Amino acid sequence: MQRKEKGIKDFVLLDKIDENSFVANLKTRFEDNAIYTYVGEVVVSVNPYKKLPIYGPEEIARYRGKYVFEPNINPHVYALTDTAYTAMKFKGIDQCIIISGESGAGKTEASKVIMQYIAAVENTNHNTEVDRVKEQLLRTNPVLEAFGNAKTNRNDNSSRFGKYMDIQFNFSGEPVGGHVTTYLLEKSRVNHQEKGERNFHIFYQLLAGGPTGDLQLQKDATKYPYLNKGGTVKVGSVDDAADFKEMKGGMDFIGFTADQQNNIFKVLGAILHLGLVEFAADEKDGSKVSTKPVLETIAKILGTTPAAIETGLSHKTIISGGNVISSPLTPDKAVYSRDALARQMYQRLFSWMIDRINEKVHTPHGEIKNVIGVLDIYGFEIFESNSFEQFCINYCNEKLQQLFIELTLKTEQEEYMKEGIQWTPIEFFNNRIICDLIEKKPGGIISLLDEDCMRPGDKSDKAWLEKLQSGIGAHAHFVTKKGHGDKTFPDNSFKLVHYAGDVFYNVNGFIDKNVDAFFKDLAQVMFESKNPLLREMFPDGDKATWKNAGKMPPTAGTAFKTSMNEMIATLNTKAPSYIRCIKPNDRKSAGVFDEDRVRHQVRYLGLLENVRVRRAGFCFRAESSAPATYPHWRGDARSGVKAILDHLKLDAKEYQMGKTKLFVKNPKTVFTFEEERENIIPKYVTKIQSWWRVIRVRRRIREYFEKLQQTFANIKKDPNFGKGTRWPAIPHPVLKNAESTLKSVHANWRAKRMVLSLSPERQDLLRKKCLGSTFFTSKRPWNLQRDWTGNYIPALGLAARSSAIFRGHGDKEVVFADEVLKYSRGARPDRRMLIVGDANIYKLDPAFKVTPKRVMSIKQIKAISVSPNKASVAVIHSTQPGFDTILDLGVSGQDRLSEFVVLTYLAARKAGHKFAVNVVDTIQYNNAENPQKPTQTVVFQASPRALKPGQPSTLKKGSTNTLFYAP
Ligand SMILES: Nc1ncnc2c1ncn2[C@@H]1O[C@H](COP(=O)(O)OP(=O)(O)OP(=O)(O)O)[C@@H](O)[C@H]1O
Repeated sequence: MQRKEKGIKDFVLLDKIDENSFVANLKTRFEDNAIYTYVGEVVVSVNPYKKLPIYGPEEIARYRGKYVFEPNINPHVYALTDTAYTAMKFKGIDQCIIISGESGAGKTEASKVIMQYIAAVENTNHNTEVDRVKEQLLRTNPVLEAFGNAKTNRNDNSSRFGKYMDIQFNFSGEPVGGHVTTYLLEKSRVNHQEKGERNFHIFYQLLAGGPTGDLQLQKDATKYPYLNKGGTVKVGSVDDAADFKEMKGGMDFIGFTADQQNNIFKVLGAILHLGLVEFAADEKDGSKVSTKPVLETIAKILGTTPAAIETGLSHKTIISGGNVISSPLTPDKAVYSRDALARQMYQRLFSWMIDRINEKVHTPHGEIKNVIGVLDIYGFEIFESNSFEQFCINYCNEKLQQLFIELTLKTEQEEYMKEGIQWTPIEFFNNRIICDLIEKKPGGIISLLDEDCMRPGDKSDKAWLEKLQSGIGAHAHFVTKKGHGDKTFPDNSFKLVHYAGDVFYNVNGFIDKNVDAFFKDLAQVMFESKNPLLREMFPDGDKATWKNAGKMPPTAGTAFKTSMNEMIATLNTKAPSYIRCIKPNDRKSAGVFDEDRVRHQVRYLGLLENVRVRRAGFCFRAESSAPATYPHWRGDARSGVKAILDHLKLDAKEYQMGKTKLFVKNPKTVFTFEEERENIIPKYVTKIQSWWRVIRVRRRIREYFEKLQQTFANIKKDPNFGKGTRWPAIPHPVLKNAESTLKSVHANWRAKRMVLSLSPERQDLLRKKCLGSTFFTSKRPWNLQRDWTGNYIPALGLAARSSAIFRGHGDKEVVFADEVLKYSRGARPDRRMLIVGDANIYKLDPAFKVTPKRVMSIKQIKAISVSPNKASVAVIHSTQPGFDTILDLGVSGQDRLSEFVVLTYLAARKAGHKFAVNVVDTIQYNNAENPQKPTQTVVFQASPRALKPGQPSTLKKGSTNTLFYAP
């Protein structure tokens, strides 16, 4: 059971829909550590700036397969992910989860929570590949963050690139791959950081924990101009060395080889050294490097020559009409070219790494059934000084807001119109107008920028600003000083009135950043280096490609615009879910809820409008919850709805019937409605779950039997009749009994087949041995393997002699005959020939006198007792008092005792008589031929003296007789 959170879990249920109530509910919940709240299916998340105990396997289990609105379950990103996952798995619809909010609001953290949930998806088929992919997906994070995130003034771990990740699933709903698309890396950070900010994490990690010796780097980050522009090289709680280790572990797991990693570190090291390169004017109009040792270090690390780099940095080479034109650069311009090289190296390294990650986490296409995309892209940001990057980032956020409007506010309201519901449209600000202002072609800001960049002759940011003023100065969302700006309006700037707030953009650098010029000679130096990674990163440095260099590549602005439109198109093909992140304060502090800051975000995110529109559509989800209709209703839909309304005794003013849907006005009504449904649903959920379980088990049972059938399909042809065949594992414990029954059925069948495959004689023998088994197995040692001959005295001419005896007593055949020892009353062993006929037992003396020594009718055998050890002695108990006989059947050294007992038993049975066969330690007998004499007792002992194999037992008389046998 989860704890009960304070406040209202879904804003749709708020009594009063206004900003104050909305913010108050957020605050109540925030102070109760309840950071997630719904607006219908949208999750609003407030950054707690502290670790909360609401994540991890136990929490994940709570949300697995649950209905989002089930009672007693608190709102969570897990719930949203589960809903998306379930829809993906069972309806086969691609999903996307769009996470938005300003910088530091918690988007990246939310995306990690989603990944956690997905990585916990059950691997039902125990596919090791699935486990590997899950781990890879998780392990890409520290790598991406190290290279793509940095400390900004808004967020200590700010994503400086946009990330869209498709998680790919197979038919069983298991993650089998992933694909990352990145958008505009803020590469200017490689050379420059604002005060209080840092370069990308990876540089500081490399110095703290990487192979600095090999790269001739010092551990102190303040020594590197590229790392120290913001005056901050350390972030409070961050342990760069530990982060390096985690990042490297990620690289290892994803599959970056040691060589690849070394080359990556070399590129990073070279960038840091590049920052130390300085220039002086040379004798002509050009420049030369004044820090030669640094140049040598770079050349060494990158596998090139100092001269090549120097020439590359101090010259500008362009291709015009197929001609290569090279001209020297002044020291100022050379610095620019140095920084451009550093940026290019970093950006291309980043892209190269993303490509490798995609290669490694890729699944062959055929196995992918659906995807869940997660979009975690830089949030709306306003800095003191905002440049081209902020312009792009904020434009991206406008596009996402537009998508949100399209998918939620607009579409839903259009639905009411379509349904013919009387509806007062809810006002919301549609930011389409701002998107147009930026991206329209011709005439939009990007288009005007491109025009200036392309035009021949000198270009200046200021001239472009003028152009903007004259072109779009009248636009309601565009302001310049010259336009309606006042005195405080900063110079060289324009202001955009974004949906999320006003932002002043300083035009300095827009043209350069948009053209993103990179001179061919530098690309060539990189391409021709000995480092294979650089060769891959700079294919445009291959001179062979210069001749037919086609048209100019698109500008950075246009390329970004294109990538944004592609991104929106991708998202549009999927069913979206939203996480709207809110930043509670600007101090990155836990427990501080700055109401004004929050109110501002609630406003620009359009959350209130979202609630209003949702509320009207709320009952979409409550289609059928009256006892009469839930879960079965056999009438038509409209009268079913009527039945529900009657059950609720709803006032006619409270609702409207649409063409296909019901619209309820007051959320209070809906709430009771909802509450009732909440009570009904768990019951049916349980029921459905148990049905489902039964169906699933049945399906698995069927599969098991199919497998079984396949396994034993050719069993009859198997010489062993399936003896060594492996049985398929049972899929569920309910099959345990069935399995053991089946196994014994199989064993019986097999035994029968084995028997039937034998000759009639062998079958007969087997049957006899089976009987022996019931007498002796696990009671005394006996030799099952022996052949049973029955008559062991054939050479004695018995046939002739015995026929006379037989005829005299009515026997027709010899059942068993062997030489034995018979113990006399005085315990003397006498040799005798024992003959068991089908009616009588005879004891002849060894000379085979015709007269039998003794005759006993088989029907007189009361029992035969044998010992539980190796003694080969049997006591035949007679029904005639005093006539018990002690025989040792071990003369031959073979175990003929068992044979004797079984054959005699069968002969008796044939004659219609039954006797007992006892296996006991102590045998009572009477052989005194005088019924008055007391019964005697014999016990068995292993002989203390060595007896030769086959040497018979000896009987020692005493108060209790003792029989010594060869152990
Ligand atoms: N759910 C959470 N639990 C605990 N801390 C959080 C949570 N969400 C965010 N934070 C904290 O806030 C910081 C900023 O969050 P995050 O990096 O996710 O912001 P963001 O919206 O992705 O920002 P940006 O747009 O700058 O990348 C995190 O580093 C973390 O310290």
